Amino acid sequence: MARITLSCLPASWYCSVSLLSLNCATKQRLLFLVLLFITSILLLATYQRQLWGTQRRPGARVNKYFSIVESMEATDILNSALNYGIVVDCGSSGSRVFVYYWPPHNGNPHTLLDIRQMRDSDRKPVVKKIKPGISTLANTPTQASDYLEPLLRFAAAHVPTSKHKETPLYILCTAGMRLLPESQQAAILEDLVMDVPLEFDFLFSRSHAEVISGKQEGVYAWIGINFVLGRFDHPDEEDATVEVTTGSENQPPISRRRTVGIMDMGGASLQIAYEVPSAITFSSPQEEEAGKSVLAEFNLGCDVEQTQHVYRVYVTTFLGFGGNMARQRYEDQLVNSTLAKNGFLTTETGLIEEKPYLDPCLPVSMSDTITRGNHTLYLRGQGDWSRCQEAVRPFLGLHNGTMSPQGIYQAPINFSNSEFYGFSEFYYCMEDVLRIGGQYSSDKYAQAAKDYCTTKWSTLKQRLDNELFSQQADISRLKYQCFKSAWMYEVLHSGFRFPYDYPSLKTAQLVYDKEVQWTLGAILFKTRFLPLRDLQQETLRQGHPGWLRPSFVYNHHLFSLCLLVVVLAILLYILRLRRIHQRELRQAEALDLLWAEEGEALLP
Ligand SMILES: Nc1nc2c(ncn2[C@@H]2O[C@H](COP(=O)(O)OP(=O)(O)OP(=O)(O)O)[C@@H](O)[C@H]2O)c(=O)[nH]1
Repeated sequence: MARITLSCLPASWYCSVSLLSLNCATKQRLLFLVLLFITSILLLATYQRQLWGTQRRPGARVNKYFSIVESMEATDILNSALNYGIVVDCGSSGSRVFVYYWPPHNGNPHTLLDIRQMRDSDRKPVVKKIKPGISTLANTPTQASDYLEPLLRFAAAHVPTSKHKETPLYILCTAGMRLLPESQQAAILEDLVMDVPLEFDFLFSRSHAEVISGKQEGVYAWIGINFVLGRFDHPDEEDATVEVTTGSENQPPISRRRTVGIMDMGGASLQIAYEVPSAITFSSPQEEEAGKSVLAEFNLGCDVEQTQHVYRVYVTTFLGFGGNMARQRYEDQLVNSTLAKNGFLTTETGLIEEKPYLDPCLPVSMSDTITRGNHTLYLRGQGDWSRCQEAVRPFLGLHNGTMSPQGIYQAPINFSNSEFYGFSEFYYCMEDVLRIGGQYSSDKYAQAAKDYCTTKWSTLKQRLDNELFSQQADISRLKYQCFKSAWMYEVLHSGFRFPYDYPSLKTAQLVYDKEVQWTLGAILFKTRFLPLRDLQQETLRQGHPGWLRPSFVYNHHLFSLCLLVVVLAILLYILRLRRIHQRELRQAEALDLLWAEEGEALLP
């Protein structure tokens, strides 16, 4: 006899139904309910995976690549569901505008907004740069909004006009402005706050124009690259992971994707940022105090209650350590020491053209002059890589072997389980003329830099004219390449103490064909609460009877309730069938008894 046995969780709910004893319609209904139950379970499992982000499913990587390919397409400006955001990076050497966009949030509080760089109809990233830096307006602050106008016009022409009012605009200034006195910074920002809204309709208020700290810049750069690399997603089997303790020390560690550290060398400042997976034990209260100022703990999740996206990042900035400023400091020192030496020895080295100072950091045979006040120093390139390294090392301000001008605490780096990306000058130094941008190898880099330094200036200029260098390389790059490559090398190995055989440093400008800038991290950070706002609005809409929308499945409480109702209905139905079955059995027994009695009565 065929039997379907349904084990319904607790033993007390155990029931067995004989199929053969049920009529056909009942059997069909029972089968339908069983199928419904199985489908519900499967559906729940599928949604749970999709909604709550367990990305161990085999398609996760494929989806990521689809998303990358999609983000390289022209932005669909006809899609009214897209949101836009604009960030202007006012750096020391120039200002750049970046336009970002993102589709509506998927409703899962554990995922971040999918912010992407806008691409025009030719699929080119919507970016525009102008030179010089905004800090050159220190004495004419009322021209600040005119200065930025070409960038804002450019952004306004790309963002659909109907979206301008809801598009946030952030004007964020870095090291160039940080070096100005506060009153000059304030005057420039004031001009922007007053005049930009007169010309443009973007969402822009006083808090949207600021001089960000080096710490913020480092954190934003760190967020930007890790977001693009998908390091905030859940790990696949093949991903490198780290054990992380977040929140209070009593919380058990969680295993998360290993994030990458960043080093970003601009014109004026240098930033380094990397995750510190476990709480640091400080050796003294002084060290603890110093440590706190360079550790940033922040929650990238939209809900402060969720600790899944809490990150503890060591971030520090070195003002004056950018490539251009380092060269300036070096030249200042050359002038001062030459003047002092000449005064003392009454020699004329460097002070007359015929007797130039031999600079190991300029390419061989290159002539240059430095003017400070009414003094001019004459230089001639020596192109000596090793001597140049020695010459730049004192500018690292090493303090007990650490690059720390004010004794800045450096959190330890786990060189055997880490990965770093170098941006801006780290990339330009390797790529613009050396053409070895990407994977860093200290031997290969040192050799290429040495060869460059020892190449005659006339040959280098010839190569530039023959377009043998990258498109971005100009005469200034050629002039300072030898210095900057030695500076970068020293920063890396003597300053941050990266082992010479460190295998996991890449330098990059584009990652997955996206220009990874700290600006992306800035907009991600500044819009991190938008998903929560959207979710709250969604919940409010759901409270309204007419607003039952497809996204209701994102409400997992509602979904669980539905499932519970289905399961209860099935169980009640089975109990009822059982009761009917028992009643039928009893009736059959009664009938048998009756027949037996009748049979007996009929027997002669
Ligand atoms: N090859 C190349 N060089 C660039 C590019 N943008 C800027 N530079 C040069 O690189 C150096 C550093 O510039 P950035 O990285 O833009 O630094 P910044 O934002 O001006 O400087 P901070 O204010 O210190 O952050 C300068 O000498 C620039 O002229 C670029 O897209 N390609």
